[in-house]
Amino acid sequence: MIRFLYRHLQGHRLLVLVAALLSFVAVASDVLSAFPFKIILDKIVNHRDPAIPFTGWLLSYFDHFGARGGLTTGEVHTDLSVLLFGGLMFLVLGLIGAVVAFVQLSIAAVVGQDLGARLRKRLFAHVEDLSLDWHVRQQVGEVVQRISGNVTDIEKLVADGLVDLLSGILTLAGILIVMLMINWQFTVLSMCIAPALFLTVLLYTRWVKRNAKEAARAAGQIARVANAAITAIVELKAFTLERWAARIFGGHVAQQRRFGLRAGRRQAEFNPLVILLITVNNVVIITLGGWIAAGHSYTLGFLTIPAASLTVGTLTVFLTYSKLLYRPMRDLSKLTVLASTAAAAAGRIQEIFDQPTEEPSRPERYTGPARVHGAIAYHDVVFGYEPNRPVLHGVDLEIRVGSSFALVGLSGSGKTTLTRLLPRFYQPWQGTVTVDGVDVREYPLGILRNNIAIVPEDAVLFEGTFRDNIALDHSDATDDQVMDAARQAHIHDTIARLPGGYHAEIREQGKNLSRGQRQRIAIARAILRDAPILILDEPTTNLDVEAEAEVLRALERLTQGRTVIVISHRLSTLGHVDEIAVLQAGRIAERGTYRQLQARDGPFARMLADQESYAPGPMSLPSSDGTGPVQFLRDET
Ligand SMILES: Nc1ncnc2c1ncn2[C@@H]1O[C@H](COP(=O)(O)OP(=O)(O)OP(=O)(O)O)[C@@H](O)[C@H]1O
Repeated sequence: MIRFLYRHLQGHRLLVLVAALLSFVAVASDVLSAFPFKIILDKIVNHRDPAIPFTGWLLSYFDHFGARGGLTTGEVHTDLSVLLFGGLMFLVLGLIGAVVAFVQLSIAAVVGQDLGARLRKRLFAHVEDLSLDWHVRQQVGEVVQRISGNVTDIEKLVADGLVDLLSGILTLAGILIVMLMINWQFTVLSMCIAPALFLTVLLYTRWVKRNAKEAARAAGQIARVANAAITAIVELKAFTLERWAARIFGGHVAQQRRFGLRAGRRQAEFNPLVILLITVNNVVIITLGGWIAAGHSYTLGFLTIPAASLTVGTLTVFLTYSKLLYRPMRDLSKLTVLASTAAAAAGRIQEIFDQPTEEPSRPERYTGPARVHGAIAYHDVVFGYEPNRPVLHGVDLEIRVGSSFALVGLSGSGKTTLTRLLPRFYQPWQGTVTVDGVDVREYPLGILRNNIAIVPEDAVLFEGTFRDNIALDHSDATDDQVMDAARQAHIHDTIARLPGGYHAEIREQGKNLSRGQRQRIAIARAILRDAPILILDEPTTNLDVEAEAEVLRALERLTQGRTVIVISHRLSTLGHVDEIAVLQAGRIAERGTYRQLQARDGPFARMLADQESYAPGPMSLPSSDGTGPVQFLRDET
């Protein structure tokens, strides 16, 4: 934990040191603030002048304001002088305490916030750089929790905890030292409640914290169940599951109430218990101290407190310290919880930092062009997601520059997996994937991925405007370029009709748009990106006939002049694709043109026959110009 903080506090270490040093000043002013009472009482009751080094000149100065009549022998300074001196001392100590607290808290806030911001940014950037392989093995909520919640835990320790920890320890030590210096025997007696107080604080803080944590967890469950139920309200109503959902919800509510009550009860017990313990201590100090101050001695076992070894003024110091004891103990106990939470959080964050990022690219060795032509080849590619379970078993493929290539096959045969190797989302166990004859591992990741545009099965839109969603990383694209891309993707009219047009905000990741509209926005993106290689991963699946026709029309423009790999289950839309490969259980079973495969009595012909036997008629979507069925790629000849 300390190493973790030290590493990430780089640039702020000096500030932390200053805050730590200031703790000494703050604690000293806190501990000394009990002395003005003592000085005043000792003067009034015992007619004793204060014996504080280097302050005689000030007392002498204040003597001008008081009458000297009634002073006993040995008294040099007037009552008023000592009163003024005590008041001034109190004021100065208070001022020092206030200024130091301000500086310390400001430093703690700055350091805490900067550390939190720095950790979040580093963690987020690191998470983005981690491989897809790592991401698919994580639960999204878990990762988000580390970036937000766990960083906050560390931020809290630094902002609230570190100053308190140091001040707490120093205050306890300071109180003890001063008390021992005044009267060690009486110190032993008046500190007798310290262990009980510490134990009470420790135990109760833990109990309250544990129950509050359980209550918070139950509150999380309540939110989760409510969210799931309200999201699926149509299904709940359709299956008359409202009572069932209400029962589950009620269970979590009862759980939260139970833990909330327990935390509340512990809290209710805690404060009075602390007050009681401190009161007992004060009773000991007042009665026993008064007895001694009145000129009696007291013996308890080996401990003898000499008569008159305490003054009334000294008693007030002990009483003040008795009250002061509680705060550092509470802080220390709070800190044990804060520190253990932060240590666990640091461990979880470090786990992510320890994950290696996607294999660093080798830009220094790459001297090729930033834009590739788009010739793709797979040579004897073997790959799987889990050890000893290959998904692809030695795939060989060659796709010419500017040609279109369709991958078909049963679900789970490895089509998507094959395309994922091209942008190096994953790396093959064996064999190579090349673009323009160069192994994809030789390209810097940025260059490789900039040359590939992907239109997935279900386009993801981001928070932002339509314009932002089409332009994405081309933020310098002009309005005309964005609109032109949208026109070619057949989505311009839809956007233009919206209030706000291209500057209208997309909400909830575009859930208020139809799938077909989302796909066409993704196509507009790909048009603007203008990458020489295009991967279409079932971009028309789950679309109704009309939407599919619109998306296919939008794709017509996009696919021109690029190397296209299309994955499709709708075999009848592949009539104009240059070549088709049928993938079966991670192996290429056959390849050829649509007509060749259709004529052959192979897997493709059988799949085609299957689809036609289930379809009400052959796929025949109206084309944009109304001259024939819409295909993935139109015959340009
Ligand atoms: N992230 C992953 N982790 C583990 N196994 C995976 C992962 N992704 C895919 N698989 C497995 O790899 C195999 C091939 O999956 P892939 O998605 O490539 O098939 P597909 O042919 O594209 O299927 P579909 O047509 O249904 O999309 C499947 O058995 C699948 O369960």
